[in-house]
Amino acid sequence: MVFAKEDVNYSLYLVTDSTMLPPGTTLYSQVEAGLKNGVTLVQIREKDTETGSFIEEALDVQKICKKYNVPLIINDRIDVAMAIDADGVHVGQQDMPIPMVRKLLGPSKIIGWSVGKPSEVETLAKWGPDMVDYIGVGTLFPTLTKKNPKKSPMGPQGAIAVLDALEEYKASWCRTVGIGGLHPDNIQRVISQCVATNGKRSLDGISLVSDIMAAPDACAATVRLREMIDRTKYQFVDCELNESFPTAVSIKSVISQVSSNRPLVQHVTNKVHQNFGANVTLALGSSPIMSEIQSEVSELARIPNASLLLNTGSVAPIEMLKAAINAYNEVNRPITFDPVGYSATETRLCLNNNLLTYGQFACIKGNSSEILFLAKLNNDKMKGVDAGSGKNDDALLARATQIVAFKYKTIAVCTGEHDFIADGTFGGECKLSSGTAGVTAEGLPCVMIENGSIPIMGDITASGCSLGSTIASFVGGLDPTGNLFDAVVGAVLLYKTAGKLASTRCQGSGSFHVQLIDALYQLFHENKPEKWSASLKKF
Ligand SMILES: Cc1nc(C(=O)O)sc1CCOP(=O)(O)O
Ligand SMILES: C=C1C=NC(C(F)(F)F)=NC1=N
Ligand SMILES: [Mg+2]
Repeated sequence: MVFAKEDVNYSLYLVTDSTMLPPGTTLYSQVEAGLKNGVTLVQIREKDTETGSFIEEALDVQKICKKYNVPLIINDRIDVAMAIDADGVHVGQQDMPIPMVRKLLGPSKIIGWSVGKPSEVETLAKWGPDMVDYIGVGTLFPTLTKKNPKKSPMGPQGAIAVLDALEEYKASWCRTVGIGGLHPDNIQRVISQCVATNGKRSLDGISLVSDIMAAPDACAATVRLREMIDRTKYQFVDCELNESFPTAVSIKSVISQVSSNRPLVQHVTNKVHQNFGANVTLALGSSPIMSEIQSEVSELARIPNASLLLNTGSVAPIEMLKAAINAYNEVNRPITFDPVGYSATETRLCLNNNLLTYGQFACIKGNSSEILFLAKLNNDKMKGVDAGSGKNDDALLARATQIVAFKYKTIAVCTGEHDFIADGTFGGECKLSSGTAGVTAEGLPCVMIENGSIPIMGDITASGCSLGSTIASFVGGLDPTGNLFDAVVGAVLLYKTAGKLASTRCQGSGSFHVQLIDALYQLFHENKPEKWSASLKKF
């Protein structure tokens, strides 16, 4: 049977491995369990099997695939593929060159290629539409399945670069599957974040090995994967993500929710910020906990209205930070990420990039230098951890904020003379193949907050970090019917208004600290956003 190439369903692509089978299972039982529960494409991948037994195995798997009308791809071994008339092959960069593979297999067979970087896309585009039919984009996340890994994990941002190259070189025929360390805890984030910058395409499928092949119950594993892939809503926080434009009324409602829900705000942050952050959190009717103990983070995340503030000025070990991200993502509780000094040193750049690929954030907040760098609009190294000295115009900052929001499908906040807040969550909508249907960063809801400058804000410690505490309190205090964008915008408006008020009341930076807490306390408990000095404007 020959499969029309445009009909191939790449959505759940099982790559086999007979070295990880749990007791009581066989290669065939695992493959059948997968096919019965929604696997749409199968690849036999045997690295150290003699040709004779490989052929036998391939013929048996082929029989099962035919039963479910699913194409069978052979990894690396063109000879075996031809011998059994498989539906196609998958080859890596070090295997037989694609044009030779095509010459041997003919035009109707499916040819897949492992791609790890944009330059390889340029090559396949040059070969044209009759060569590579799909690419395996990876290695997305760390995996033990691929021995002697040559590629370091690229994360969703690396996959975006490959998708962008497909659009740049107009390889519209070429389909894509993500691969490498894919499991239920990251599949939806991958589908949501791996979108070309022009919004016109996302991955066509999820490809994996161990989640099914090593599963004691491969049926259940496949059902769970199938259900997640078919969900078109990525609900990573238990509150509303629909598009809204914040108003004094909606912000008033956010504050009432925070006040009655009294969120637990776990701070993983730097030492300088801890004390002040705790006091800011208390002023906002929330309860702070400054814990960096890995073994308790799962329990904390399960406390009602728990909210995590991850400020990477913290010296906590990366394993603890990752455990915290995992714990809060697992229970859909919001994480506010503050990549302090994002690119000031190689250490921070590496740490922040690692964490950014590792979890889904409700909000990413930074100063203009951090946001410009995250948006890749400003490549010079940051000076210290203060905002860059250059005067950046509002349009550039608004665009950078939208780009960060789009890349990470989060609410991005850029603080400075004016603050910018963009909503890149798309209401949680995410789909294979069609990306964001052409909606790009500049199409995202974005607001600018004006409030006049507050120079003294820069003369105290932890003023930026404590905006993080405010955001984490607000997003943590929402009811399930509360709106994430309203909460973040409300937090920034409140913080800016309090800063302005405190700057008129203080005698210097010492009393400014105290006045800021008083102002936050008063404005929060008064809850009259319509009277706040900070103004909001659609950008
Ligand atoms: C077969 C393969 N190719 C990869 C690549 O990056 O090209 S990663 C990989 C193994 C993926 O296994 P698991 O789903 O168990 O992580
Ligand atoms: C190394 C590989 C990379 N990607 C893929 C696939 F997912 F099929 F594209 N298969 C492989 N064997
Ligand atoms: Mg190979």
